[in-house]
Amino acid sequence: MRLQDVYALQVPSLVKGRFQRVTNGKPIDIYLPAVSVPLSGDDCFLVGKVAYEQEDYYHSVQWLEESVRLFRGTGREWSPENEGTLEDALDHLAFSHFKTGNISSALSLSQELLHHDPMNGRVLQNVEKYEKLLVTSPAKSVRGSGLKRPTSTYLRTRDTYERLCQTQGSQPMHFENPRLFCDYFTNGNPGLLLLPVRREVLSLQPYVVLYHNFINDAEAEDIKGLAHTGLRRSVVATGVKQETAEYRISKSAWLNGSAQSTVGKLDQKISRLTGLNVKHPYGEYLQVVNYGIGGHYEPHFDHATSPSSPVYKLKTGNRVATFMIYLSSVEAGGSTAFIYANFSVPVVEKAAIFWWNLHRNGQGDVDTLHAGCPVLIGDKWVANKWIHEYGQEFQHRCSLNPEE
Ligand SMILES: O=C(O)CCC(=O)C(=O)O
Ligand SMILES: [Fe+2]
Repeated sequence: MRLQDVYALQVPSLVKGRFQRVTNGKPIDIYLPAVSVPLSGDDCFLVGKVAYEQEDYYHSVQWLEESVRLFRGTGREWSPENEGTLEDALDHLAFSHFKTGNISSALSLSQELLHHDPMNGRVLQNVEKYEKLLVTSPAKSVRGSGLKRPTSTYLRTRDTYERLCQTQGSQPMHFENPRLFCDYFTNGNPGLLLLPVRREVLSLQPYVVLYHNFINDAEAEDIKGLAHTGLRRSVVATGVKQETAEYRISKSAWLNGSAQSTVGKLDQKISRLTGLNVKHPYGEYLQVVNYGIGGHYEPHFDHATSPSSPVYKLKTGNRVATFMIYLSSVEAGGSTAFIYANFSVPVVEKAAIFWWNLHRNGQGDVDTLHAGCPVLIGDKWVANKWIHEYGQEFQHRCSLNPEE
């Protein structure tokens, strides 16, 4: 349902195993799978029932409509793998219609259900109730403006977030901002002289850059392998505590490697490239994150926005910068979206993205609000290195100017 909403996917298309969005009245494929796997009436029933149980009738109506249509079409043969039946689907769909104000559909579906189960007292009562309602307030019997999306997951930035996710990478072009550029970058470090890094400046305010081919295949595999047994459901900071949250769905593990290990070598590479001190506790341990289908991280800041945040536990100040490595590719979805800065970065396997979270005066830069879009198809892996304020006194100049 999250994927349906964020990518504006059409349920009837999903049921056919296709990923389509309606643009100018025409369905367009946003991703072409190698094989299209259609969904069964029972598959749709299961999704619809989850929505129904959450009293989310916007989604339950759409999924149960497909379920009823498919169950009707299968000649009512029952398969032992099925959880639901045509009767179940009719029952749940009728009630969902009733709850969304579509009484006439609730009535006709209940009548269809009675046809299969004529002695069902509850449905008989409902039919009576719906008939009465239709007589007493016929105007309310059909839903006026169609189904409305629930606002329970309301985000102030939802529309921008979804637009940036849907484009799966939308960056300003050089002609839109001639100050953006690509180059071979050494950061003046002799260690990078013979093999400079391909740098792509994505944004100047906030400063966001992509370093291509930061990691090689063997290193990426090593990091994923090391993280594997330590992966647990990711948490977020809520006040002083760390808790799981619907707005961050992924698994993560912290890696603390010796200087000789791949983790240690990556630390050195990050240090050479950024010129920053990333040794613990000036840099946090490497956080490896894995997102499955539907996994996401809704708009957030990486830096602490309250003095009680667990970010300060290291006693090395706030998170001045983020260095995030894309350890895998992803088939569809999963871009990193910068909401206020209005651009998104597609997952570029082996590349790393870097940005400053704080202004030079130490205050959080609100323009860094960012998100990990839901993974539509694939398995997304990233690794985060968060760099703190302390330990950088001689590498990153402070300033009282709030503009810097
Ligand atoms: O997965 C992404 O693209 C972003 C992840 C992120 O922002 C985070 O882990 O803090
Ligand atoms: Fe983040």
